[in-house]
Amino acid sequence: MKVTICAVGKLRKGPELDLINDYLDRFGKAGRSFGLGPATLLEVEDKRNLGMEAEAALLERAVPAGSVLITMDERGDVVSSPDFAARLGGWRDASHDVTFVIGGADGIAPALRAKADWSLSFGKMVWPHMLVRVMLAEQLYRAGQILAGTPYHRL
Ligand SMILES: C[S@@+](CC[C@H](N)C(=O)[O-])C[C@H]1O[C@@H](n2cnc3c(N)ncnc32)[C@H](O)[C@@H]1O
Repeated sequence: MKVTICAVGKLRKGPELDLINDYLDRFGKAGRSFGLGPATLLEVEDKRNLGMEAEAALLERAVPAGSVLITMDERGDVVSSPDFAARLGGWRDASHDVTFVIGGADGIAPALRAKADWSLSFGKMVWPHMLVRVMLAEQLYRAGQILAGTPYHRL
């Protein structure tokens, strides 16, 4: 089950990128034996700063065909980590690939939000999009550990 994170903007070298790479790498390695992963980060850049609609077009183009589309959005569903793991496990069992879309400073254009199969919120507060990448990467790793039955999550 391929997991893709499509995000607006290029993250420079630094602690956030290190964390994302570390969690996605661990998610892929740990999940390999039970059908989870690999996870890839795809960054899109609206070089001419044309705004949310132009970003949405780039994001949509980057989403792998046939993948379940999940928008990261503060207006989406708030779920527990075990519930998130169960959803991920369900998609894996149904042989679906999944793509998480993270918007830029203005968010995800409504037209793209309307196309999502699911919308996931990390709470009503708005987080910087670069931090949302880190948090999502950690939750993916955590979900993999929950599905594997390891003590990482301390249920
Ligand atoms: C700075 S936020 C943009 C917020 C903007 N007000 C909006 O309408 O979406 C950039 C991106 O980070 C993600 N994000 C920020 N806070 C979030 C939250 N609480 N839950 C899920 N995703 C969030 C979303 O993908 C959002 O498009």
